[in-house]
Amino acid sequence: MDTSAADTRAGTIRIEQFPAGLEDGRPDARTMGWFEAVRAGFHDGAPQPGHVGAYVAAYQADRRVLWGAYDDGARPGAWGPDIPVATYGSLANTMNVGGGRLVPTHQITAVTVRPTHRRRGLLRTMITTDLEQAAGRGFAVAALTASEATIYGRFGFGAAAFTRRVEVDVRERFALRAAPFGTMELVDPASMLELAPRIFAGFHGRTTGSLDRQFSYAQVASGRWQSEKPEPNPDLRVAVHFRPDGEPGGYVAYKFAGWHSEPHTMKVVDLVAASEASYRELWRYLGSIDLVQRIVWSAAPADDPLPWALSDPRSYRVTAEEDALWLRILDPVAALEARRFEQDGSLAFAVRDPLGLAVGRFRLDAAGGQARVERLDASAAVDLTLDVDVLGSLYLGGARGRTLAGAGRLEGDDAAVGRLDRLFALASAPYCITHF
Ligand SMILES: CC(=O)SCCNC(=O)CCNC(=O)[C@H](O)C(C)(C)COP(=O)(O)OP(=O)(O)OC[C@H]1O[C@@H](n2cnc3c(N)ncnc32)[C@H](O)[C@@H]1OP(=O)(O)O
Repeated sequence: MDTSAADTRAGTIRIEQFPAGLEDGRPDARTMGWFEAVRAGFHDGAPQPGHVGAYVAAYQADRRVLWGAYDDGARPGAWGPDIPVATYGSLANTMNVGGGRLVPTHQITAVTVRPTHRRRGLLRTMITTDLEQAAGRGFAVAALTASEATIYGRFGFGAAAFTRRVEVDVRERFALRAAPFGTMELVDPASMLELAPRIFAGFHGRTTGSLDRQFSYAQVASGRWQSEKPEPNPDLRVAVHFRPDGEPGGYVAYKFAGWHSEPHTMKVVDLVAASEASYRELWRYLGSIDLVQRIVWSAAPADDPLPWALSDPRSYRVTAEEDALWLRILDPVAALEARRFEQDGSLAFAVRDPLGLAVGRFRLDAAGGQARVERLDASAAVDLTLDVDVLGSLYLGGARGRTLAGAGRLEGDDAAVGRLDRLFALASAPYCITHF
């Protein structure tokens, strides 16, 4: 167990890192306290021990590290000594960084600070310690999904992949232009325990920006768990697309919003396709469900082919765009050499980093899909200068250099920005359907 201390105005705060644990088959006090604090941080009710027991098994499978910050100087009567005043968590999974290349990625989650202890540097202490440790362990990239867009830029994270909330009108005018492919089956949700990870592996391998999924996803797709709690979800239906060769190519888990919904609405809980053809067939299926007038989904791709597949593209409506994935480059050399480059070319650039982890000048030479990145000395001439959060946004091609230069976030002449955009472009926009 690692411990470190941070002095705050409220006294000495003790920070501990630990795995989720059980004692005599029940969540241990420290784990229970951690869940209490996280749920309070996100305005949820108190956790039930049975639920936490299920999450402990999941967190152990995910190999999550939990952090708790404890205020030993709290006044008598302050909320339980086992309940941290700040929480934090981390895990690691692979991320597809283009061309099916999977890179181990450090993920950050469950960040909360009690209102009585906010804005005293607790998040800063935990995240700077964690990022330094992750870099020390050889991670080139860190990732998170953010509750607010104003928090993590200062720590070097940039919005890197985006999703859409969409509504599709599936009344009589719903039709797809492409010919049908394979078959759909409504399946027993329990079969998803085996099928969901298998289908997701196909999606993960073909989708830039995809992060491998944690334990809970197959539980939710199988109806064993609800999204919000580890209790059965009897209202869940699951349909699977089978390719002509009999292989499962995609699934959609969905739930009726109820007869009071107006128009009658089906909500997509999870939709995963291992190919574009399976993606179309999942939608053909959703559009064919009788008595339903609208499908809503909160995780459609930013460059969704669906409106182009529909006979009436206007039956597709984007209701929100979301920054689904934030990336933090910890090691520019390793991160850039890991990703695929579809264009050949060269670029010299300087990276500023408020935490000092990725700071420096670099030269990137890409040829045949592979980059070689060399660290330059501090006086070397460069084409571009950027902050490390901007590098995170550019990393998978989710934001364009031209746009960021227009926003005043990137310094360099037009020719260099054009070169950057040609070099960093990937075949499709990054897309992440893993929340953590
Ligand atoms: C990956 C995830 O888990 S995302 C979920 C994040 N958590 C939440 O949204 C839950 C509710 N919010 C909270 O619990 C807290 O407000 C937190 C965790 C966001 C911030 O924790 P704090 O300990 O107050 O942050 P800390 O004091 O370390 O602040 C560091 C810096 O970030 C700034 N900051 C912190 N939170 C915010 C915010 N929500 N918006 C804008 N700036 C912020 C601070 O002003 C400070 O800036 P400075 O260094 O320039 O002075």
